[in-house]
Amino acid sequence: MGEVLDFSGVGFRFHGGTGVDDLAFHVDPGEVVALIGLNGAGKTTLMRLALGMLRPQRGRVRLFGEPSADLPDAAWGRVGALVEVPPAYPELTVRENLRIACLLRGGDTRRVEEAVDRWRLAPVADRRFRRLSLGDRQRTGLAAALQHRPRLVVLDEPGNALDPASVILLREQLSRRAGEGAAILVSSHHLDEVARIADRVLLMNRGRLIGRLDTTGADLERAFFERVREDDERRDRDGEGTR
Ligand SMILES: Nc1ncnc2c1ncn2[C@@H]1O[C@H](COP(=O)(O)OP(=O)(O)OP(=O)(O)O)[C@@H](O)[C@H]1O
Repeated sequence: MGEVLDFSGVGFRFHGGTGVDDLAFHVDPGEVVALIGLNGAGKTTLMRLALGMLRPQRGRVRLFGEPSADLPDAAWGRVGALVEVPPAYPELTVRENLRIACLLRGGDTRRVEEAVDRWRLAPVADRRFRRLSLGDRQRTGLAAALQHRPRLVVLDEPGNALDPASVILLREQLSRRAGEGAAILVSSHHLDEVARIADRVLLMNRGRLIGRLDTTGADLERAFFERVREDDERRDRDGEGTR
């Protein structure tokens, strides 16, 4: 099977002029691709385009080899995502929320108890979502995104609000999904963490993908800032003033 997620020439502009341009990349089965960039670089916008939450104004997004606009509902069940806040019913418990998330994606609800254990949610499983700590909410959102064993995983800053033990858990779970053949796209601000989990790291700046970051070097932060600065300087020279 070819690419699970494929962008070619994708552009989207919000009113006011910001947005993303000319995005081209792909994620293959079994691969973890990380997206890094400064605040406002366009990472979340790219993910929303990948998930059909925004429609590209230019170019095309393909999932599982099909244009995303034509993807049948059942195929969306093969996707697991967490972008922005975890979607949940605040008055329902963790367990109830996981069950609903599983059913909505056509998953096997026997997986819910497995997810509760796997994400160490047992102590809060019968607590209402609105009463959870931020980290417990995030782990519930991650469990909901991954429990149905999606073939494509899209996570926007999944390490948000997680304690160090949960960060390790996240890393293990992503490696496991990738090992089982899922294609994984994550955004992050933590360069060291990204270097550990990603097969490829894509750099994003001012709405564009500007290349890959070599994660084998010693000073990742420095390499990152240099690449961003070079891109800024080049674009300012070329008179790309919009962002
Ligand atoms: N709904 C919207 N309407 C107008 N502009 C928007 C909207 N959503 C995002 N933008 C703008 O698009 C640009 C990219 O935002 P985006 O959220 O994709 O960045 P990001 O890389 O995910 O940032 P962060 O690291 O802060 O999460 C920003 O300039 C942002 O202000």
